[in-house]
Amino acid sequence: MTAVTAPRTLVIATRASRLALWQAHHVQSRLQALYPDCSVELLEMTTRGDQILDRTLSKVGGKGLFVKELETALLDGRADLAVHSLKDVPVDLTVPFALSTILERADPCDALVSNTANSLDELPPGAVIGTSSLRREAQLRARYPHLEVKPLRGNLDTRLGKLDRGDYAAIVLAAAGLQRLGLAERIRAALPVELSLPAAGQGALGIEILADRTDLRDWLAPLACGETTACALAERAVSRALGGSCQVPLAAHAVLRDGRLHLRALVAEPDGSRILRAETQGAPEDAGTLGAAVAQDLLGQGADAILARLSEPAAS
Ligand SMILES: NCc1[nH]cc(CCC(=O)O)c1CC(=O)O
Repeated sequence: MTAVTAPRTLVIATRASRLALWQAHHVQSRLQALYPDCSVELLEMTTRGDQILDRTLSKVGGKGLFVKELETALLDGRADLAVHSLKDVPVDLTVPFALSTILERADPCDALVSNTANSLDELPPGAVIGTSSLRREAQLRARYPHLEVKPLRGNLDTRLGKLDRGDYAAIVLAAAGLQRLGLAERIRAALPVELSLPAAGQGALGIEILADRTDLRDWLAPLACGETTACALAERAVSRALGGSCQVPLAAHAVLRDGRLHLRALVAEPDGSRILRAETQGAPEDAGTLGAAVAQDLLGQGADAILARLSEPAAS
């Protein structure tokens, strides 16, 4: 067996938000523990995505922006790897970039945060719920038509601030982000996947490198989680087949149970008036095929019409 020789330094590109920094530090400490003789450093970058985030979730850039600007650091050699929330990594990532490593998933669920209610069922008619995603909005509207769902933008601290100053009765966020920032005590209820099916890759971290860095692939391999990788590949295959972006009410969530991969996905009308659902199960080795099959099932039910309407320019 040939031992992997440690490089002298490894540089991790990261956004400068609290969540991104937590995630980068997490990968940094895992790498540092594996390779004590290597100096693992962070390169903090302010991305255009961050600047746009508080104003509007730009149609022009969307979430790809978070990833794109870290990629410039990979291209010009300032960084070796970039750490991302897997949920934010575009499914059409291609050469010269590669998603080399998917780490163990934390809590994949959405969570309810409120200063007045311990569950969505407690909220009175007309109560305002804040969420940043069409996926959550559509599922909430379908189950709770008497609640009012309004957009909520900004990083985690900004969103919590808007709740605390009374703009919303409750907000829905990814549990994983809150837990990573030590804010788990703010979670009033975990929303079961039957109520709010998570986004593809939610709760997992992904590492992006230049595709030709085979040296790095070997180095990063011990960080990979086989189970999460299989689940995420299936989930991302659904998004890929349906042209998923953050502007689309699309959910895909897989779990491994007794060695079988169980995959569920949905496409919804943003107003919650229609939710198309599909699920399948199979061997984890067939993750990509299972994802494609679920996407086909959704297309057969009419998902293409919903998605086509969403990609039309907005009326106003
Ligand atoms: N959309 C932004 C984003 N990207 C990743 C997370 C949370 C952490 C994760 O899903 O891994 C969040 C916040 C949220 O959706 O509430």
